[in-house]
Amino acid sequence: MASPIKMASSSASLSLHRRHHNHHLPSHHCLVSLSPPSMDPISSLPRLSSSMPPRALDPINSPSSSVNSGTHASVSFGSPSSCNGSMGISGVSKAKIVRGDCGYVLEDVPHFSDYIRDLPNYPNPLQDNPAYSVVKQYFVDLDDTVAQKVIAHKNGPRGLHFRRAGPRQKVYFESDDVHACIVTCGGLCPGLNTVIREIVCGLYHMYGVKKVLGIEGGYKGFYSRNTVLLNPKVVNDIHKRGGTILGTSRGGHDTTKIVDSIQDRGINQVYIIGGDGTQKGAAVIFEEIKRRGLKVAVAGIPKTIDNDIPVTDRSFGFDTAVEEAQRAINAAHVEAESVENGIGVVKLMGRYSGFIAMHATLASRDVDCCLIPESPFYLEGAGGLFEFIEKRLKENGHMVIVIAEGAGQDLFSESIHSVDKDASGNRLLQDVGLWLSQKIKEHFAKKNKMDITLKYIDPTYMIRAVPSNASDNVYCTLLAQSAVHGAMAGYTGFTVGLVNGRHSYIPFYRITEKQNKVVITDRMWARLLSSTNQPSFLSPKDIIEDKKEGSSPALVDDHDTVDGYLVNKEINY
Ligand SMILES: Nc1ncnc2c1ncn2[C@@H]1O[C@H](COP(=O)(O)OP(=O)(O)OP(=O)(O)O)[C@@H](O)[C@H]1O
Ligand SMILES: O=P(O)(O)OC[C@H]1O[C@](O)(CO)[C@@H](O)[C@@H]1O
Ligand SMILES: [Mg+2]
Repeated sequence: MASPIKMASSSASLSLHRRHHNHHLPSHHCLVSLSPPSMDPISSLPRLSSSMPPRALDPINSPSSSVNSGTHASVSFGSPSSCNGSMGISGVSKAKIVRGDCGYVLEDVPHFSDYIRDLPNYPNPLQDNPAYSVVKQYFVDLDDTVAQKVIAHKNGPRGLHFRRAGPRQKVYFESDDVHACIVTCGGLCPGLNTVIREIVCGLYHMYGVKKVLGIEGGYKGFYSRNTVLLNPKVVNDIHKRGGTILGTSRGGHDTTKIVDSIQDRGINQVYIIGGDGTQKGAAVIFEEIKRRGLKVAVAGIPKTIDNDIPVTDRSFGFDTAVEEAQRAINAAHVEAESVENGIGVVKLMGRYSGFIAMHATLASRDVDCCLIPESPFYLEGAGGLFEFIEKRLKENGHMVIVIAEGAGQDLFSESIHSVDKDASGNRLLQDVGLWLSQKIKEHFAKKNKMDITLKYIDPTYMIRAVPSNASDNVYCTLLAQSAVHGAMAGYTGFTVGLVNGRHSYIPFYRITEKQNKVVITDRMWARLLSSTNQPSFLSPKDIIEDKKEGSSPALVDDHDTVDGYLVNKEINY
């Protein structure tokens, strides 16, 4: 493979160019087009001066305005509690809400035309591309939106929607003017290289963009590392490798330095691949870019093997991780069934959510008990884990337990509770798999009831350091292409994601406001319980009381309210 070409960064020489790139406009030009004139959609921006009357929204320059045009649509910039900077951002944009008939709500994503006036647009070069020109209705209609909830009731409101992803007839960049960059942040995930590859190839082959820069080593790489020139040759076979060719890191998000670097280098499209923390970082970068009035598109591609990104159907890499986990579970099963009273314990990733453990368990059918962060469990006494182990060993002579890394953290005594954090501020967890294995051994030794043989398998990093499987590769390709289409069309401050099987542009706040969790009163967990036949560790009384108090988000359905009606934010299967 051709080796990447390194380009040393020089802040001194670069800073001379600042403000001459990016179509940077003087501040009095960086005003918002408003409709009606009295609205102030983006609170952090100055109001229009009296000498500059507000421009009416026009369907080309302001694609968002066209939604439901002709019906009773209204565009407003609401202020859902969710967007008020759980991330501590000052001057955060308000949500861009479009309302239509019968309870239709669109949570739109920002567009350059929201804060830069009179931007020229161009015909999409894809219309001359032989691969696409034959496709009927290849371009996405500006009115296309994707429903968040597909289960509908006869008299229910139409509900919440997101803008449909895909190529638009008009783009806001000329190919030669695009200078894109890609960065990967946070932990590893299968498919990172595929997303990088497909952004590069998408920009090159679909839009004729030739300048794509790789930022090395995560966010801090913007201001402290070299960059890598990326082209289709350099990225040709990277999807066959695990990890990220760009490297990654935690911590080091210095917004000012990052945006200075973007501005200094003349970058006008920023593709940011990473988990919830990364997307919060991307949201802050977008805010700063908008504050400076730069024509720089910020597109997020959410990544996490934990699958805890809300709204979206699943995150890339999850499928691969679940598949890879089967190897560890198989090994645990083989070990356990080869001896008398054999127990195999497998720890899988999942800091706050048990999706990997739940799906790996359901896929395997060799697992007797699955323990996840959302479902509290206890060891001793009637209905406890030890009692269940004893029963299963008597029945089957062996058993397999899968435990997610975030499960049972409440069971550690205060003295061994870790207060350590990683560079991004994520709490470092105790090794619950090791702890549980020790407790099981102690229990059976103490009671002298049974001679057990326990094998503990910890494939933690093995399930995320592998290359992505075929299905994740396809998914990564579509996510990358959606991001490229969105940025070229002038959208910014968005993440891409699959919503009910349709690729969509989702505002950052929607996916960073909370993490998705397994809802243990939902059908999927019930399916698991009926598959493993394990105890739920909860009494019906617990569930009723918890629902009353609303104390455990994992016990109640994950609903949000828009206009007084509930919007389901749970993963739909
Ligand atoms: N609230 C925030 N505001 C700005 N930047 C943030 C924020 N949270 C995290 N970041 C930055 O995002 C990057 C990645 O964050 P983090 O280490 O939490 O990983 P992540 O993206 O959540 O991925 P993973 O799923 O692997 O944890 C880091 O460089 C971190 O500094
Ligand atoms: O050891 P690292 O690299 O900090 O990453 C571990 C974390 O990454 C995750 O996989 C999230 O992506 C968590 O499940 C896990 O706790
Ligand atoms: Mg995270």
